[in-house]
Amino acid sequence: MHSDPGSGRIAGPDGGGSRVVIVMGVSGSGKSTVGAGLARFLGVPFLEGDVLHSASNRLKMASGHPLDDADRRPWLEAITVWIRTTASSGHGGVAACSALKRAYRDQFRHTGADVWFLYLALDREVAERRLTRRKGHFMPPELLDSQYATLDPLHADEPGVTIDINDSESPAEVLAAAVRAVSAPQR
Ligand SMILES: Nc1ncnc2c1ncn2[C@@H]1O[C@H](COP(=O)(O)OP(=O)(O)OP(=O)(O)O)[C@@H](O)[C@H]1O
Ligand SMILES: O=C(O)[C@H](O)[C@@H](O)[C@H](O)[C@H](O)CO
Repeated sequence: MHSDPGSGRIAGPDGGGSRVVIVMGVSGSGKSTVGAGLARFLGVPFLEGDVLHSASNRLKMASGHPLDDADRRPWLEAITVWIRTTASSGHGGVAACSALKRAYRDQFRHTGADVWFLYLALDREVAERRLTRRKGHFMPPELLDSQYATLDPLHADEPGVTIDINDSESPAEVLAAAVRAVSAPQR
């Protein structure tokens, strides 16, 4: 079972090629960077989850207030629709989405699609360093406390892999680890 570069498919355990990879983690973990690179490498569609946030959600975060479940509900629903559509179109896809809580991830899995999580795990100090350097993004580093407080890391019984990225300094290195994880025989 493997996923070929540029093949336009991500093979899951059934070999069907319609696996949807959710690159998850707190703000600054590199979801967008790694997710876009992975999708490009595999030749599958990429969804930047942030584009599906409402203007009011973005404004709320930009003004230093964390989202709550009610704020996230329509956003998660929009991502769920994307997952369903992508899986049913017969090819795989990659989405960058924080997916901080197990309940959110379960919602994605309840679509019945072959959803698989790539969790980018990093310490708060590393995330903060990155967010402080990043320019032109609505998410302020001040929201990291709530991101970590909300985060429920990927459980052993969920489909997917955790990559510890604290010591991987370059995006290319993390992308290579992501490609290896997605390409490995997996549950
Ligand atoms: N492996 C890496 N090493 C160093 N910096 C990185 C790495 N990956 C991403 N970055 C940088 O860290 C910042 C955060 O990355 P990115 O925007 O991809 O994270 P994110 O998880 O999508 O964040 P958000 O959820 O806030 O959108 C960016 O400025 C990016 O260029
Ligand atoms: O669930 C959340 O709190 C949000 O999705 C955040 O994670 C932001 O979208 C993202 O990190 C900023 O880009």
